[in-house]
Amino acid sequence: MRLDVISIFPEYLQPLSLSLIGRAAEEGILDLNVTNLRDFTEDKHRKVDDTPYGGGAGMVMMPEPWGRALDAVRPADAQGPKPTLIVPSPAGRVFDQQMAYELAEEEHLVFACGRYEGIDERVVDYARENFNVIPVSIGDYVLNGGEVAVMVMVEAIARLIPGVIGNPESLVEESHSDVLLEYPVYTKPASWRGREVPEVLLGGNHQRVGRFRRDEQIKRTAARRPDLITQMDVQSLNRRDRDA
Ligand SMILES: Nc1ccc2ncsc2c1
Repeated sequence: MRLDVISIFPEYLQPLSLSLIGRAAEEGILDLNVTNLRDFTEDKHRKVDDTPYGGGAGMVMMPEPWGRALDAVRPADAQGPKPTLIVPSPAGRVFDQQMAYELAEEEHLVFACGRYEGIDERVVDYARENFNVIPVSIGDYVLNGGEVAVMVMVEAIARLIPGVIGNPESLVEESHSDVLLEYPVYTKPASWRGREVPEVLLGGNHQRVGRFRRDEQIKRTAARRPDLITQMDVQSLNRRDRDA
């Protein structure tokens, strides 16, 4: 997969060169390119923003640098399938694991990191000529720009690409339990500051361990994320486990 990120703070994306994603890039599994939007300005101040039409506080990102940056990623006369352009935005479709799976299937993802009050809307309209454009939010809170959201999305997407993480088995387990929250985990020592590892995990009975973990998942999800399951689901989940 080719990944392009366009930002006025390319150094913000440096952590992507670390760990699993960095290794995947070194091994050629990922082709990660981070571009500085200011490289597509032509004035000596490398200006990327201006005051908003209609007034209001803050500044808006100018269209022309974005137009040039997007053209550099995919020229207007390029052939072949359109890349997917993700525009991180609080007004976007909320990113979730299903979207991560979908985007992990793409050959070429481009991320346009907005700052200030956002990017001139005509850029999104222009981009639709050469990209499949998806505004995407990572949640309902205030951020200063799209870079942090891109870090979240790139990690969630890249780890699903074959060869990026060492143990693909863990992906299989996640895919079966993506409705329920993860169960609690423990490691040595068995007794720590007066706190014991649940006895069932020490006994080696895999069936009992599996039931314990499932029960913990259901309890946690019901307590912390009731929006993910309904009472009916809990009954069906219990019934399915009993029959397993
Ligand atoms: N403020 C805010 C909230 C969510 C979000 N997702 C991508 S950029 C962004 C910005």
